[in-house]
Amino acid sequence: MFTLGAAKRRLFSQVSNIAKRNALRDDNVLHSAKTILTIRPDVWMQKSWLSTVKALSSNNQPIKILYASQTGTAKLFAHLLNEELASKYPDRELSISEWKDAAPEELLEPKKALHVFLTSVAGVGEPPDNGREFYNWIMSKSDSSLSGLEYAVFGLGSSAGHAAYYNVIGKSLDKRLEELGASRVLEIGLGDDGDCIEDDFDSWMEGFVNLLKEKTPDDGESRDVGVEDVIDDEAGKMDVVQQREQLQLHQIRHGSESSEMKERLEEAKVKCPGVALSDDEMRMTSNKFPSLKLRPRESELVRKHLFHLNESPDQFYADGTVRFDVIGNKLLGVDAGETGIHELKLANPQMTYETGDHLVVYPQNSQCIVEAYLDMLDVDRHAIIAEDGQPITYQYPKYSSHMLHVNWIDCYVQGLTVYETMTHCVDLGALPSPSFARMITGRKDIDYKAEVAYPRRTALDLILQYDRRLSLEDLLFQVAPMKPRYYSIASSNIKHPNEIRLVYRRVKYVSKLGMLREGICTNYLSHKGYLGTGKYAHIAAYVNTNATFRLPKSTETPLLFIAGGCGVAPIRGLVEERVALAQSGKLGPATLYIGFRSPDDEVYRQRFEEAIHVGALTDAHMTYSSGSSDKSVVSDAVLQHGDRVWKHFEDGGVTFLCGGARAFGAAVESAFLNIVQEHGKKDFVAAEQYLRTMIKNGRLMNDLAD
Ligand SMILES: Cc1cc2nc3c(=O)[nH]c(=O)nc-3n(C[C@H](O)[C@H](O)[C@H](O)COP(=O)(O)O)c2cc1C
Repeated sequence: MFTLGAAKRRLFSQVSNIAKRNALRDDNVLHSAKTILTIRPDVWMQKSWLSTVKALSSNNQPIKILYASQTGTAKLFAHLLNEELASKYPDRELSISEWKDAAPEELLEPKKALHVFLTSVAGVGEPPDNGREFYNWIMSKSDSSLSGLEYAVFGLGSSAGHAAYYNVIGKSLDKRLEELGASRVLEIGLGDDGDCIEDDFDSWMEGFVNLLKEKTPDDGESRDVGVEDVIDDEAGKMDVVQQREQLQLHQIRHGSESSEMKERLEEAKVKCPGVALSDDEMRMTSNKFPSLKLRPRESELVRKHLFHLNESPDQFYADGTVRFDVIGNKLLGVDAGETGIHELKLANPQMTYETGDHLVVYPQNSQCIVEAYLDMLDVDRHAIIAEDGQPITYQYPKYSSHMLHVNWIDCYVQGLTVYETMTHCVDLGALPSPSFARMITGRKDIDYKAEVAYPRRTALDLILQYDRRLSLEDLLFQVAPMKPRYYSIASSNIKHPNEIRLVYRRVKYVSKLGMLREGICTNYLSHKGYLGTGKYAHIAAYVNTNATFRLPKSTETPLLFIAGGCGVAPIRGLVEERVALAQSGKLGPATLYIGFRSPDDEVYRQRFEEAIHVGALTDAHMTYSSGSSDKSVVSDAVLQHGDRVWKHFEDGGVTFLCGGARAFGAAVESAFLNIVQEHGKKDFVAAEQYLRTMIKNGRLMNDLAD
């Protein structure tokens, strides 16, 4: 992604900024430029650069990056875009905000700004919570008052998990803005979290950056005078990453007039005490990020537990996050083994929820992964990332002094130790972004999907494979921030008003590279046991309202529950609610189809039998995908009972579909399509429309996970 044009623009923007800041006349601009270009006398000696300074000063259309994000991906991408633009177009006025940061009309001011929208989809085709107000406002607007406003949209969604609502928010926003008279400057980008969303974003961002390049006046004359031409000549056949790092070294080595430059080189040499600093090692310290200010340690004790909730910086946790006591955690199923289905019991007397809601859990990286990263960082794990960093230009880190500076966006909380930050704030199990992978490997030609995404290589894998070292800054700012994880609540608030049950399967497998992999959150939860009388382990989590996933108001409406694997969780909650309701009134029919891997894995059979006994369920069909003589899967069972399912649809019944989206959800949806075609005598398009209408009317509800 890096082009050396950025270096030129950085240099010239310094000139124009100085001029603008000081309201200088042209001859003063000339003087300032001369001063700055002294560090590159070879450039200064070249011809007419003043016109470029002027041209760059005159094109300063502000860029507003506006994001709406439920679990942090759109936010991360927004910040990555901001950084990329800041480094490539330092003369541009850039801002970044959430859609909820201002009144909707204000978000679109000033009109002359280029507005870049990033939004994910949450719920069932819903905007993220922090984007709802703006989204509803713009969708209900009906004039053409946005004429002249330039915009671009990047949408985030998941085709695997939510095919029917894939990226609907980004797509409809993009269309709406055009209808309101705004001008699209770039085709909408669609990030697919079901495939390789980092790659999608990287390509779109590259397109956006190139577009700006075209929009920035850069006449033939100005092309003659940049740093890039000089560096291009020198860099010759080097690849882009090498060229970029060479540029840093180049700047240091040519700074013979500047004592500051010399000092930086010396600082770089003490970066890793006792280790001779080679060019290769220096290459691993990008100058993309501001350096962190570290305060000396306060205690010998590494704080390994929840740093929440009374003393930790608020901004880390979403509103409504509470500390839950873990009052139980057990493996269900007789011989299911460590990756079998577990049930977690949580309690908090202040918390409220409704049956069908989600619990959003803040996980922690496992200690051994944190240790592995710390081992190659040469940084004091007890040092505290300070609160009061001031923006400064980049310096090579001086880890030994603990006096580094920070100028960072709100992704990382400050006031935590390095160890805590590594444990709570960065997702050490996440794939490195394409640009980070390129930086670590030093290869711009890396085939991201084949070499990183599909074999699931982490940043640590690449660092070890390429024998690299990283700075703390590169690690914290390039690795994705830790995302809280969504779990369907598996209990009824009528039965357990202050308690929540979660059902999870521990993710643990061997990758294609032969490496043991563990899901961060399920692994974290599996270690949370009941500690003994009165002593509880804790987790931090909040309840996320899932208003479109509820039992119908009338208890007599016929119900069809279809669940596979961990889809048993929300179904368990709904059935528990029906059992509670059975005591106070007449219930309509309710059929359950549920699939497990094997009879060993089967959980809640007794619970469902009791539900049948009290009239909360009419009948229950269990299927197994392996380990049984009857290897039928849920979708086959549904298809076999197509006539009954069709009758249920036509009788106005409500259907709940819960489980894995890719295989299970897709197979059942296809079974539904077949049933509607066969029993409803409809063609494929009409059958699809029939199901869409059911979804729209709240008669087919999904809780499918990616
Ligand atoms: C509860 C939930 C509901 C979702 N619903 C949709 C959906 O309806 N359509 C879609 O395309 N993606 C859907 N997604 C996928 C997200 O939009 C996708 O993972 C995105 O990258 C998340 O970005 P964020 O972290 O910025 O919110 C859903 C994800 C979750 C967790």
